Amino acid sequence: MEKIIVRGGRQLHGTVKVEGAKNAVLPVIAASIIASEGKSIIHDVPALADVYTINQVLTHMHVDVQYENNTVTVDATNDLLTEAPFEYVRKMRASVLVLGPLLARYGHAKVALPGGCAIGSRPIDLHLKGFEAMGADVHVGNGFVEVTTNGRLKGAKIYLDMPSVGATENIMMAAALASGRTTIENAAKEPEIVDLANYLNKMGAKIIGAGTETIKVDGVRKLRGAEHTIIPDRIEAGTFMVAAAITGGNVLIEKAEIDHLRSLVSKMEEMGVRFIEEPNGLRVIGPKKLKATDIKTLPHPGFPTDMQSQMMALMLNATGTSVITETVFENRFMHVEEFRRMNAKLKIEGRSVIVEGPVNLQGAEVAATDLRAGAALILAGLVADGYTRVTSLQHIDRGYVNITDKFAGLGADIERVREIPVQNISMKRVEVQ
Ligand SMILES: CC(=O)N[C@H]1[C@@H](OP(=O)(O)OP(=O)(O)OC[C@H]2O[C@@H](n3ccc(=O)[nH]c3=O)[C@H](O)[C@@H]2O)O[C@H](CO)[C@@H](O)[C@@H]1O
Ligand SMILES: C=C(OP(=O)(O)O)C(=O)O
Repeated sequence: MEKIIVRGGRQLHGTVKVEGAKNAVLPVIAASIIASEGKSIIHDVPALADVYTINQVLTHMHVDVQYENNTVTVDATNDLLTEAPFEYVRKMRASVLVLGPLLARYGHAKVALPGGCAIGSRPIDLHLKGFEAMGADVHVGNGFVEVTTNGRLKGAKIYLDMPSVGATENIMMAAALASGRTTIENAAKEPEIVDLANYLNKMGAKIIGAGTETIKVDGVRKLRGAEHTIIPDRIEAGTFMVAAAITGGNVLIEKAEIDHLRSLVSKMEEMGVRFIEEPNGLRVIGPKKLKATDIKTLPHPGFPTDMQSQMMALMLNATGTSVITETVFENRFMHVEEFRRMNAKLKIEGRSVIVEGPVNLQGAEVAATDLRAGAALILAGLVADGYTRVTSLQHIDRGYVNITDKFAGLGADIERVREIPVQNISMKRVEVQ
């Protein structure tokens, strides 16, 4: 079994570079299959497990995908298969993002239903309502969702009950080839939505308003491949911001995009952390003593749910009572039990967690319950007494490239090891005797 072992007590110093954003690259690679002409060349693609999964989904559909030196080249001009089986969707929910592009280009798409996951039930009803509003038939059965349309989709006015990131992306992609105008109201405003719209527009789409709550898409007949560079990962940047702060260190986070990080920066400033904007990134200086604060996760530009568990680690080291309220996902507190194993004082009250700090965190064996929880446990390990052993690394590998090396480069005492299971060790002893 692989583990990340951290020994707490080192201040972090130096420079770390942020990768391209996972949550931007997945929809962009999915969107590349709309192009019936030309190749797409996508730069700054991080070497993440999720990127390999989306590339496998495309390869399964007969798309020609090449991945070398952080660049993905996609040629989708073949006749494509319009199905994505459970094998892929099970590994990564974002596989559902091929629905919109396939429906738009072929009038058909069939994808395994994603089901729930550790952070919540995560339905896709809003994606499907959007497709239906554009004239598609939706059929759910035998663990699959199948969407079909006779001829082109028709532009429609679509109001999202909540600003879902995935639904906004899927509908925007489907609308790109629909006849007439589609208006998405109460659309998600995340920077990753803007990145996807920019890429689609380079492909020949006509999208305005991405990044605001109303997106207008005027459908075109055809899209062609385009060259695009993925935006920096604001959640990876945020994770290193917390690492600098929690250890009282001084770290330059190269390529961190301050405009994408306002809510996090403002909360960390309240806690006493200092930020300096530099030409190539953001410098983060941790204080001697952190102050408690409260956060409530919300759709962008509110506080990102993907930074909630890392902030919990920071609050455990702050003086006073902090309150975290999670409004985006109904079950994103699985890491609370793991933090408790490290001596954390945490109380769950409905959708809030009350954090009493500062505590003397103690190293323990803990499991990453999702990718951000895994990162948060490493952050706690950076300041805990003794050794913290983090398991279930497959979650962390979905969203972080070389996290161990990056922390080690900043001076952390951390390594990734493959441990021989206990039963194998005792069998070996028996053999020797
Ligand atoms: C690959 C990717 O980009 N993942 C991000 C994306 O996930 P994802 O796109 O899945 O998140 P959504 O914005 O769609 O989900 C937000 C909330 O809406 C609910 N919902 C969503 C769709 C739907 O049809 N019906 C419905 O009820 C979800 O259950 C959740 O409670 O945005 C989340 C919220 O910022 C982030 O945490 C994820 O990291
Ligand atoms: C929840 C996340 O991702 P996904 O939607 O891919 O599960 C995340 O990036 O924190």
